[in-house]
Amino acid sequence: MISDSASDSILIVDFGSQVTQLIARRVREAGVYSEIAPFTQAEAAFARMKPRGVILSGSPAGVPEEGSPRAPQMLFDAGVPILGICYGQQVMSHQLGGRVEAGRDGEWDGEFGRAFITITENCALFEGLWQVGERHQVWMSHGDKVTEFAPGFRIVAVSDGAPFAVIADEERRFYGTQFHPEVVHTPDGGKLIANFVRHVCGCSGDWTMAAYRETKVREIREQVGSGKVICGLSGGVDSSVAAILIHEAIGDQLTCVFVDHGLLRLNERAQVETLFRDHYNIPLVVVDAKRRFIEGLAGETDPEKKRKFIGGEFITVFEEEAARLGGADFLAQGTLYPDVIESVSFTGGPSVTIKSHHNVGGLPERMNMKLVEPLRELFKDEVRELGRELGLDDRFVGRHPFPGPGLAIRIPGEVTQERCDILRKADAIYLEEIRNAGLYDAIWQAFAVLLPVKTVGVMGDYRTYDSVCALRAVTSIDGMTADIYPFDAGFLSQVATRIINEVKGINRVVYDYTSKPPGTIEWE
Ligand SMILES: Nc1ncnc2c1ncn2[C@@H]1O[C@H](COP(=O)(O)OP(=O)(O)OP(=O)(O)O)[C@@H](O)[C@H]1O
Ligand SMILES: O=c1[nH]c(=O)c2[nH+]cn([C@@H]3O[C@H](COP(=O)(O)O)[C@@H](O)[C@H]3O)c2[nH]1
Ligand SMILES: NC(=O)CC[C@H](N)C(=O)O
Ligand SMILES: [Mg+2]
Repeated sequence: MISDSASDSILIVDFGSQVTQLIARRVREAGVYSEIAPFTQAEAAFARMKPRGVILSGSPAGVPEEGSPRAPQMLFDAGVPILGICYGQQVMSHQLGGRVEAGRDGEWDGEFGRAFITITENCALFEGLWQVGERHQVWMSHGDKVTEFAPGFRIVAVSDGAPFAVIADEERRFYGTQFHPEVVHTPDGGKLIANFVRHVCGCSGDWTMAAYRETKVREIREQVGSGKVICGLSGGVDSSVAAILIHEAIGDQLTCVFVDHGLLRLNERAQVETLFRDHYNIPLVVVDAKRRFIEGLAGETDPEKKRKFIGGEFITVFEEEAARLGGADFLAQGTLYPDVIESVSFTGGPSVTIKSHHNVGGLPERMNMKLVEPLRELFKDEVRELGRELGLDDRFVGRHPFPGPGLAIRIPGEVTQERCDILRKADAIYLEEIRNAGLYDAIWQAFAVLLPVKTVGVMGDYRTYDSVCALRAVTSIDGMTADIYPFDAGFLSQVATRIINEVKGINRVVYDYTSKPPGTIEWE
């Protein structure tokens, strides 16, 4: 039973999944406070927090691999409910006496992406949500699977690739899902997690975005004191929300700096300048750094090296501007959680680096200024909600994200002035067509990519030998998982025709049909 001294909170044990923070946010959405602890520190965190329940995350590791992470055994004896997700389910099964096997070539290679489960029995996790016999869409990402469950458990849902899609031990209130309920491509996943934290664990909870705003304003004041702050402003949603939040906290101790690195989209600099200057009373400095970025990228083809160079160069520019303004103690950025998790391991935890986002993993170690990153735990749509809470104009809040390294990571291979100019034109045509078709708001992010591949074509009876352009459009809620946008063929062929006719240097257009995972949204 729940002890009286338990706090209204949930402990999330991180085994290094890319989506552990999504678990935290689903718990937040259920109005409940949670903390994430790497598995190595979970025992201490449990003792400190006295949570009402525990969630075990996924992991890039495999239970059958030697030296792979384990949950502190005491968690299974603590008397609180446990939900194991993917690796969490596998490790719990293994530690409690079940069996987990790695994928075997040919026999079964795992399930990645959309899958369907069938509910075979009732359990507390499904209450008011799923009934026996129903089929539900879920998101899977596993190569290993449980092949024998531990004593006390029974199977309550199955899928084609994972006969143990959901297992339950109602007596101990232990549950395991092979799929990821925390990602949006499991449509009922949020409700399932809410069921676990509210119904199974008994948490009530009262977390809101207005409370978050107040807490952050107070924290920014405490951190900055009377210091000076410069904020990297891109005109994107994240840095605009960060700037306004910081301005609310410290007023004219803040100056914003917009860097034109020559990797921006068509007319972007002018748009950002006008939109921001017309709307806000915050000083804005625009830096023309086109030459140094293009020159510095010359000859580089490795995606991580390109990203690291851009991250470093951004900081150099910020430091120079800070000096010009008479010094600054803090650099503010609109860094979000997805930037953090793909770049580094959470709190020194066990996740792997997928790519170095320029504002996190790309940062040089020698930086003079301290970082102010009030959005570091949030996801994109939470930032949009906070933006609305702060009264931000819809034209900022609804913009598609644009990555800091800009066109450089949409030109696989070497970035040159000429290739940037070609891509800018193709991208502008694609987005113009999307807007004209009224599809902009239905798509999470859309852009063109210029491939380092030339193909043969025929135009006006002449042979052409030019570059391939790939079009990408995805739907997503938070950028952590994404699905392709299903344009109709007529739309795509219209865009292809326009690009090939209007952009010199491109003679072939293809559409990218890859979801995330297994792909990422950007190509580098
Ligand atoms: N051109 C730029 N000039 C100054 N700072 C930038 C620039 N591009 C990116 N940054 C900084 O890097 C951070 C991360 O970039 P990111 O693209 O993730 O966020 P954003 O541009 O604010 O929002 P969005 O994701 O909607 O594009 C920004 O919040 C901003 O602080
Ligand atoms: O500011 C940024 N700096 C970066 O280095 C960076 N890399 C990717 N992105 C954006 O993050 C989201 C997820 O992208 P990926 O699936 O490619 O990792 C998508 O919205 C990407 O556009 C970046 N944003
Ligand atoms: N997403 C996960 O937790 C994956 C767990 C494990 N690495 C597997 O492939 O099955
Ligand atoms: Mg951006």
